[in-house]
Amino acid sequence: MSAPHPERTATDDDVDVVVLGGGPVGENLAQYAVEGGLSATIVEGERYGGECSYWACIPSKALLRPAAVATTSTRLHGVVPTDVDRDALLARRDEWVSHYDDSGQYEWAESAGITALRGQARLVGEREVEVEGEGGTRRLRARRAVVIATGSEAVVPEPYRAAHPWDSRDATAVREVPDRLVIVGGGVVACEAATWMAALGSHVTMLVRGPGLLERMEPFAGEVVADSLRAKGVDVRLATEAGGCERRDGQDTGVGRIHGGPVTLTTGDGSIEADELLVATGRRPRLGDVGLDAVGLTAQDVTDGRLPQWLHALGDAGGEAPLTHWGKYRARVLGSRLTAEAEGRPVEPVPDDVPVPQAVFTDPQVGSVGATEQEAREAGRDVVTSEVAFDGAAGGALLRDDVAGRASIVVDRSTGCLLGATFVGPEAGELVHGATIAIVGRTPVHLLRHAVPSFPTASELWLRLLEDLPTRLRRP
Ligand SMILES: Cc1cc2nc3c(=O)[nH]c(=O)nc-3n(C[C@H](O)[C@H](O)[C@H](O)COP(=O)(O)OP(=O)(O)OC[C@H]3O[C@@H](n4cnc5c(N)ncnc54)[C@H](O)[C@@H]3O)c2cc1C
Ligand SMILES: NC(=O)c1ccc[n+]([C@@H]2O[C@H](COP(=O)([O-])OP(=O)(O)OC[C@H]3O[C@@H](n4cnc5c(N)ncnc54)[C@H](O)[C@@H]3O)[C@@H](O)[C@H]2O)c1
Repeated sequence: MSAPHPERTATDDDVDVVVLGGGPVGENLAQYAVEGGLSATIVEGERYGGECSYWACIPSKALLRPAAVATTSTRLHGVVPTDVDRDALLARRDEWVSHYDDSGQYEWAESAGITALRGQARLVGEREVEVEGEGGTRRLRARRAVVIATGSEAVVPEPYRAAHPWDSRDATAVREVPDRLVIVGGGVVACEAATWMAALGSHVTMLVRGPGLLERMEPFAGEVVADSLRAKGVDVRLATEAGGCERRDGQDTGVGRIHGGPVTLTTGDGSIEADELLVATGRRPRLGDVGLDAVGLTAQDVTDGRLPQWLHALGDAGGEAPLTHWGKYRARVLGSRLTAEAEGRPVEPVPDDVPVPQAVFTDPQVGSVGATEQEAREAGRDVVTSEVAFDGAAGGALLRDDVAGRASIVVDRSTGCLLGATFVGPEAGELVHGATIAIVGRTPVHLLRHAVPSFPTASELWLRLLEDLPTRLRRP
């Protein structure tokens, strides 16, 4: 028998899988492990459900949906135009975040057979995790795997830090609506937050350093969203950076509250004063306090995937696409692998090049999957593209009287298979899954022509897209 570890005490726990972080990804991984017959413990330092449930996906979409319905009501003959009710909208958000009470999610984890602990977790050695919780310090030992699923944190660049600006937590948890709001950034958080803050009554100015919004998507996506934000009164300033940022009495007054006196930002065109500043300039994996150094690793090792066989990093912490559904997919794959290994079964193969889908809940929505035309060309693919107006199908045009938007597909010329697709228009997020299935199934476009969309749905855009391709590709 081997000698006991000198630092281990009577409170030690041995478990198959230890998960750091009880966000959607950590919860999913633990659920798959337990369903596969393994024991799993999650350690969560704040709230079960993670950023997604309380400060990101759920509150943002709870705020955006009524705003989208209200806008649609003003652009659809036959209904009485309506507007959002600010207090009712914030109350809806509060309901969707369960008033920031995670007991439902905690109870779900326990009912799923997961051991749910509360506390800060950090690696202290190979397979060893220390938990600082209410009951003191506890040490867990993982027989099979330790999984880091600690999420990500907002990056606030230096010039803005001293001003105590809002980050995405403040924007999703908004309690005091600033009359004048400046948003720095032109990515997904900036575009979605501009949409709901304008709906709540803020006068929004966006300072976007690049030439367009949503820079990782097809350029027409950012163009349509910029036009629509401008039509809502948002001042979208492209190719504009703030050189200076001053604020009187900037302080932490609480999440979602206005953090002090007016903020003044200096740009090449002069200065702008606002009542609040939202910095939405990206996120980085939250790895600072997980004890990587205790096992001789750095954050860069995590990003590069240089981890020992017993250690995994998933979700936003792993550095892949920071999207809930993507992290959960990776969790399902890893959960299946861990259980197969435990049972001595072959590990199920995972297809190469699984494409990442994304829905952006602006007005109109953007749905995309796989490669943009530029990404495909940069990867050396010979591609052919097809692009049509969203109202090119009666089902798309019927959704709203002022339908703006487009749809495009990127097709590999040699195989005839889809590499990517983008839809911008009302409810466009719902159109993406067909493209995802076509890419994963490697279905050539000549076969897609036999997938018949119903009339009159927006899915008939597929007919227009396929008809617009060269005839040669449309034949078997
Ligand atoms: C405003 C906003 C809107 C978004 N909207 C969408 C959307 O509509 N769709 C979408 O797919 N994605 C969206 N995202 C991205 C999405 O929120 C993340 O991809 C998702 O939350 C990642 O899940 P996760 O489990 O990896 O991390 P998280 O949800 O961040 O959970 C990580 C958990 O780990 C805990 N933790 C951290 N360190 C420790 C530690 N040392 N010990 C114990 N616990 C720890 C944290 O408290 C947290 O609960 C949005 C992001 C933002 C900012
Ligand atoms: N609906 C959704 O799926 C959804 C919604 C919100 C967030 N998210 C996820 O959250 C992640 C983070 O979103 P985000 O919008 O914060 O990041 P992002 O990377 O999408 O966009 C960051 C923006 O800030 C700009 N920027 C970066 N550094 C800057 C600087 N120093 N000064 C000025 N501008 C600067 C970039 O040019 C870009 O416009 C996204 O990648 C996305 O995956 C998803």
